[in-house]
Amino acid sequence: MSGSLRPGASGWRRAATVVLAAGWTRPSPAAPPLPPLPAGGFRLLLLQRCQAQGFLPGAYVFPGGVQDAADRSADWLRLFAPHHGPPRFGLRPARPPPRPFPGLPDADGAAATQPDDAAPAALPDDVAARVCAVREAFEEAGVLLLRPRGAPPAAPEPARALPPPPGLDAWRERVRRDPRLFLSLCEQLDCTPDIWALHDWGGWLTPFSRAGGRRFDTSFFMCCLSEPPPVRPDGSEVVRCQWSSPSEATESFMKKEIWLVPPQFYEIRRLANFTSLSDLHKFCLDGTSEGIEKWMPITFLTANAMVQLLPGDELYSEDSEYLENVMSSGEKIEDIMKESKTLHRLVLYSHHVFNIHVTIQSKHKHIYPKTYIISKSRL
Ligand SMILES: Nc1ncnc2c1ncn2[C@@H]1O[C@H](COP(=O)(O)O)[C@@H](OP(=O)(O)O)[C@H]1O
Ligand SMILES: CCC(=O)SCCNC(=O)CCNC(=O)[C@H](O)C(C)(C)COP(=O)(O)O
Ligand SMILES: [Mg+2]
Repeated sequence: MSGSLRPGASGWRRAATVVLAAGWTRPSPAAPPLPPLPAGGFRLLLLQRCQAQGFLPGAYVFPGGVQDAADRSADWLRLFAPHHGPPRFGLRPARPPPRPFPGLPDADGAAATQPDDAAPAALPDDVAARVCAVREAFEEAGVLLLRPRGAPPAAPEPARALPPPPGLDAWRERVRRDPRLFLSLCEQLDCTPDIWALHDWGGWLTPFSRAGGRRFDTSFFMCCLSEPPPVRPDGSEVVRCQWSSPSEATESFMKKEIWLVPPQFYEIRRLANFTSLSDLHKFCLDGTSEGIEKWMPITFLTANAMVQLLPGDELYSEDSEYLENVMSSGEKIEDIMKESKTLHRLVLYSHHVFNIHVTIQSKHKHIYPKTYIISKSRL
């Protein structure tokens, strides 16, 4: 039996998610009818989680989920062979791992998660995480981020999803029930997961909110697609989808049409720095070459707002105490902000009113969002 990487004593689950950014230049059969974008623009795929979900019900997220033992199975080796194999499967050399938050069980914060079946790990962590993200995109959205075996790499062009072959719905149901069957589907299609189209982007560790709460150690990947693939929410875990540019998603969030949680809001604002898909793709190909950052926000409760502090902020403290604790103050956020200069934080006034303050330089040649403050009239 396959098994998700179940939480160990610490409760952490290893997860992976993929931000799909699709070019929107010319009419495409799969593109929903949406207003034109500025030349070269792109839209992101957002999926709404069903209200019955135990974690983030109703939120709009990128496709993703918990890693399964099947995602790192030795069986993938024969599918990737003879063109690709250990140690890097044709990927660039591994980036230095993210700096761990003190007190987390291992370098990437998820040593407590072990495969149920104790199978030997066959794929490197970052390859298994890509397989997981590709499988989740298929399960949740019906998007096949696959590449025919032996096909030359799409880079430097943005990738293309595989057009859905007949009978795919039945396969999706089977894979949802047993993630090991994703490999069988790939075999039948003579494809591999297009791990080369998924670029390291960053990662988020769920902040502490309450004792025993679910915590994810999530790797974020970016995938640039030349055009939007057809998307069909599974209707169970995911009930709706939408393609939105970063500015459309921000507007939609502020109008309360969609609800985003801080990591997704931050990533959408970060992506607002890119004016075209080709800029974003170029950045992915040569931008974040020096390392990956994985952040655990620290929750700071003030008299009138909840703040999510990020590394580099002057109030952020890399102290293991904050793995399972929040900070708090009886002061108003406006008074706290008057005293603060070195900022990397989200200020959450309500479910749909978030500000981002960034005055620090990005690390590893990555890019951070610009400070984003919504007008007082919306508060
Ligand atoms: N129809 C549904 N209603 C509520 N939760 C659902 C669901 N279908 C799937 N899920 C939940 O979605 C999670 C799987 O997400 P993913 O595959 O993206 O990791 C599982 O949560 P648990 O992790 O709590 O079991 C699963 O129970
Ligand atoms: C203030 C409250 C928060 O910020 S909660 C932050 C939640 N986000 C994360 O934990 C990191 C990113 N997580 C995700 O993208 C998804 O929630 C997921 C992929 C971990 C979801 O996994 P699931 O198995 O439930 O689909
Ligand atoms: Mg999911």
